[in-house]
Amino acid sequence: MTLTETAAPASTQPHILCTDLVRIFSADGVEVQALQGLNLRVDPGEMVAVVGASGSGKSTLLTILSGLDTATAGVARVAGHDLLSMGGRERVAYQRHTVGFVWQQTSRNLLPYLTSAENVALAMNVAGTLRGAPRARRVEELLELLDVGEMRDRRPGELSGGQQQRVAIAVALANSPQVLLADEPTGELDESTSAAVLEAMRGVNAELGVTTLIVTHDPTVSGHVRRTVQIRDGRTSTEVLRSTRVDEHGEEQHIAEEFAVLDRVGRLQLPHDFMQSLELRDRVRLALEADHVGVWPGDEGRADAATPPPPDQRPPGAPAAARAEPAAPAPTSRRARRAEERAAEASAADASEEER
Ligand SMILES: Nc1ncnc2c1ncn2[C@@H]1O[C@H](COP(=O)(O)OP(=O)(O)OP(=O)(O)O)[C@@H](O)[C@H]1O
Repeated sequence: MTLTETAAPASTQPHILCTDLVRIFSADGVEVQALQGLNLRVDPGEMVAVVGASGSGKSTLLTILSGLDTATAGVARVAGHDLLSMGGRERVAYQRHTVGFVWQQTSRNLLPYLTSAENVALAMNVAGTLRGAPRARRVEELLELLDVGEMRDRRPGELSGGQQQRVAIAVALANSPQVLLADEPTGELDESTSAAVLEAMRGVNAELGVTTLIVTHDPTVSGHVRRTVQIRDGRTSTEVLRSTRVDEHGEEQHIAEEFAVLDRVGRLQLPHDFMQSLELRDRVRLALEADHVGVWPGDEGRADAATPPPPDQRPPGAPAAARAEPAAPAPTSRRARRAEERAAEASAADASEEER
């Protein structure tokens, strides 16, 4: 492979940063909060999937990050561009040079009357990047990288769905963007073709170092990225990080760890199944321990309501998303336990006073 342009510059700044991002739509006097204080950070060169149910705010997020829509409040920065304050001229330059997009619908990605090669060249023509032989060379290199070199002279109607999306990725990369954004890139493909397209995106991410964000409702995308962020009701809720470690027998172990996203002011969303399993609702009891925070059902009216166990009965060092099993009833917090201890000391002192 002879592609030499690396997309991600050396930088410690995140390539995508959303802080408390809000998008409110108003339709017929009714307000819809599509994003409700979303937080997301993606570092240069990372490949991240944002996964969520229909209506969770995925497309709204991607439309803002692509510069096609503006957030109502919060912070959205991509590769040094402030998307909330960006003017018209900066916005056009941003869309041509900083980000590349792949949409679900082929009709949004490719012009039907142009060949694959012409579609890629058109993106460079519009942005005014490269000319003549260097442009033709880059078109060939990108189509080869996406494994559709042999389809260079075919129009979209003469390609399979998977081939069309590969050409669409080549178009998105034509102007060497720092960030690649994809909205349901496999939404119209069958399972095996989806897997092949996601692997092609992973190859591009590894080869060119382009920061890649995919939003999708398809949970199988997790198998193709190291980091999957769950979006729920317009907020990022949990993250799964995948890594590979070699165990003591020299065998590769694939590890997936789940984390809850904690925002600046300490808000987090508990996973749905955790809430259902312990019937957590309305309010919960919290206890601060040396190395973790415990969460217990807060329903005082229920006969079976559990309260935090004393520290010596709790599982040691529970991981971030592990479920702590409630044990024997005990005071709700360290502060409450100290108050009880003080009361016990006071009553012992009273008793010895009486004895005297
Ligand atoms: N232009 C709009 N006007 C009014 N409400 C909107 C608009 N766009 C999105 N919404 C609402 O915002 C919420 C989030 O929509 P969004 O399209 O971002 O969700 P999504 O996760 O991408 O869903 P899907 O997977 O079905 O595409 C939904 O309740 C939707 O109805």
